[in-house]
Amino acid sequence: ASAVPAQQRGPWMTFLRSLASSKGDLSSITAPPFILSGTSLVEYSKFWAELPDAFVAPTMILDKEERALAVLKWFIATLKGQYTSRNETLGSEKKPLNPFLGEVFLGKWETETEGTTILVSEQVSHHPPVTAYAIYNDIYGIELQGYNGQKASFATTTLNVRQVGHAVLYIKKFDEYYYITLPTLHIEGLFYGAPYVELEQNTLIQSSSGYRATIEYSGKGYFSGKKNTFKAKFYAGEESAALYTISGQWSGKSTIMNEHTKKESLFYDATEHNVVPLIVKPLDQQADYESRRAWEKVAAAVQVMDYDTIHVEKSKIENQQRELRKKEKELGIKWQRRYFELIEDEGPLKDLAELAGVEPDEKVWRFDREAFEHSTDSKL
Ligand SMILES: CCC(=O)OC[C@H](C)CC[C@H]1O[C@H]2C[C@H]3[C@@H]4CC=C5C[C@@H](O)CC[C@]5(C)[C@H]4CC[C@]3(C)[C@H]2[C@@H]1C
Repeated sequence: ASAVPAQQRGPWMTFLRSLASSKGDLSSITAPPFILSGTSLVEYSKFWAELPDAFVAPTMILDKEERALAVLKWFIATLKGQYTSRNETLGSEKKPLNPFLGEVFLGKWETETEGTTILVSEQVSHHPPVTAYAIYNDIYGIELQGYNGQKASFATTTLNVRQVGHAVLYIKKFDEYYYITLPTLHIEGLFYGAPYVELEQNTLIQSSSGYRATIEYSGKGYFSGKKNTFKAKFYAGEESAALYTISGQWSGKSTIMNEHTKKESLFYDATEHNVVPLIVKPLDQQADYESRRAWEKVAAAVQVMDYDTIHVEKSKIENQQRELRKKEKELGIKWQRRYFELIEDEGPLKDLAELAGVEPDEKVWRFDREAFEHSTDSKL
């Protein structure tokens, strides 16, 4: 437990023991203060589109095979931000704040070439925690919608996290959908107090155009002994022979092999790609249910490691939420989600999931764009 501050070695060991007996709901575990982040989990939806150029690239490719490859490249490009950005900025993986029901995170990316890309993220469920999000760029006609929750289990000193939910990318110009499953991850380095994410098992990307990709993840000691390793196979329709094989590190370089010509070339280099910062309104212009405003005092206390204030301010928010739930129960009213609704999935999603050989979700969280655009929140 070398990375654990001396005076927190005791609490850290207690924490690891509590992890071992946890029931899988990460949010119910109180972690020692030094591992806390001042960022709420509802913000993590931004990692899907911090590279607006990669996000819109597929819309400009007319050949559907090339376009499907560009979607695979965008997906691979998101992984570094999704799963290693806290290590880069905070020194290790941290425990995000547990979003309250109805917590909203809004932002936009403004870039020269891509124009405006909007992010709407909402905590649509608290028990179990589920975040729904929509990211869209109307100039290029592309929209990502998805939702995710986590199921955790603890084995020796590794925390295993299975993600529940999926993402769907829609490209308007071609009326084309991509169904994307979410990677399974585990947290290593916990014992040393320097946790980091490693991906495992696989992701499936199924396009309505028939193309599909399977990405298999592995960490140190598997394919190449390097961390963050993956091997992707890209297929046309029912074909069993891959057209391309892409392999390497999702946090570094990867190459693509054309299985026909056996020619290999660079596919993507994550170290070459700088993320575009998300523009978020100043706190005084945010509604009180917006994430950074709601958690402002906690985030400030985390910044200066003021553990007492973290506890006091977090408890205020948690008690306020408990009161709300109690009142709703007494009045027999259900919490109204702002920008997402849980609907029976009848659309293309079901067919895509079946095409992908994945059990479609009974109900899916769908972005209510009307509601968002008619709200003052859309003045980003
Ligand atoms: C409660 C256990 C605890 O506090 O242990 C402390 C350690 C920091 C390890 C547990 C936390 O590790 C964090 C990593 C988080 C995931 C990172 C990236 C993503 C991708 C994003 O698209 C969706 C959310 C997801 C899966 C995060 C979910 C929450 C994770 C596992 C945090 C753990 C509580």
